[in-house]
Amino acid sequence: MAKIFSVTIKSATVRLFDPLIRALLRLGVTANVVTVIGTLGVGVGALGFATRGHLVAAVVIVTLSALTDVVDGALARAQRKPGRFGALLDSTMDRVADGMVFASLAYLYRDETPTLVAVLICLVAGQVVSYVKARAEGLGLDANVGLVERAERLISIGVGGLLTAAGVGWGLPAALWLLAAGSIFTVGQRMVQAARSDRQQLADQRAAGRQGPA
Ligand SMILES: CCCCCCCC/C=C\CCCCCCCC(=O)OC[C@H](COP(=O)(O)OP(=O)(O)OC[C@H]1O[C@@H](n2ccc(N)nc2=O)[C@H](O)[C@@H]1O)OC(=O)CCCCCCC/C=C\CCCCCCCC
Ligand SMILES: O=P([O-])([O-])O[C@@H]1[C@@H](O)[C@H](O)[C@@H](O)[C@H](O)[C@@H]1O
Ligand SMILES: [Mg+2]
Ligand SMILES: [Mg+2]
Repeated sequence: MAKIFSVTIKSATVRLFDPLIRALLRLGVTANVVTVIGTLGVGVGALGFATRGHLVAAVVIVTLSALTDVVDGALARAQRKPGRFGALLDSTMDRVADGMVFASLAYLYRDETPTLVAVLICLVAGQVVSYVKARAEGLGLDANVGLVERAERLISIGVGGLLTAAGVGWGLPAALWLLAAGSIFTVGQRMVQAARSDRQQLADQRAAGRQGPA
């Protein structure tokens, strides 16, 4: 479900930002610049506004900044420059951005221990969700699955933040606890998928070995 959501929304988001991408192409702005600026924007929204309880401003600024994560790849492909360093920068900056979001929430809820615990679980589990996929792919395994990936992670915090800003005090804490549970579940999903991928590759190798050289 998460994959279908992401692909559908992602293609719609790229179409929405098409005029911006064309303008960036004309200006010669590189995808890496967009990646870095988008991350800085998330920092401004989270550390500058969320920490002070200005949740609506934080959600809007982080949303607009985080959406550059869709734009940077589209721009790279339009410039025919999708590359390995760009992929590394994209993923690394995403970890930094997510870290700043949850660091800001940890500060915001520093005096509310139960919610602070939920924030810290989200922070660690969210990073592990992405790490498992990256490490598995580095080992030649597949782990590209999961109920709660980065888009769902941010959107759930955004919806919770807007609820709390609208006076529903439990909105953001509830979103954090649901996200904590979903992130832990997603780590499990990715580990299981990586194990299946490993077993399948071993089985294929054995089958190829039995057939002998072609
Ligand atoms: C509460 C107070 C705290 C503040 C928190 C507020 C949270 C914000 C609230 C909501 C955020 C909603 C925005 C979500 C954005 C999600 C971004 C995201 O997750 O993107 C993931 C993917 C993009 O993945 P990826 O980066 O892998 O794709 P690319 O196309 O970039 O390809 C990568 C390859 O490209 C090459 N490359 C890349 C970069 C580079 N520099 N060089 C390169 O060469 C390289 O080959 C790479 O390998 O996107 C998705 O999965 C789906 C997009 C989801 C978009 C969701 C949009 C939601 C719309 C509105 C938000 C509603 C939220 C409600 C609350 C907010 C209301 C204001
Ligand atoms: O969804 P997730 O696995 O937590 O994190 C994702 C990374 O795995 C991917 O490399 C990156 O390009 C995406 O934008 C997102 O950051
Ligand atoms: Mg991106
Ligand atoms: Mg990314």
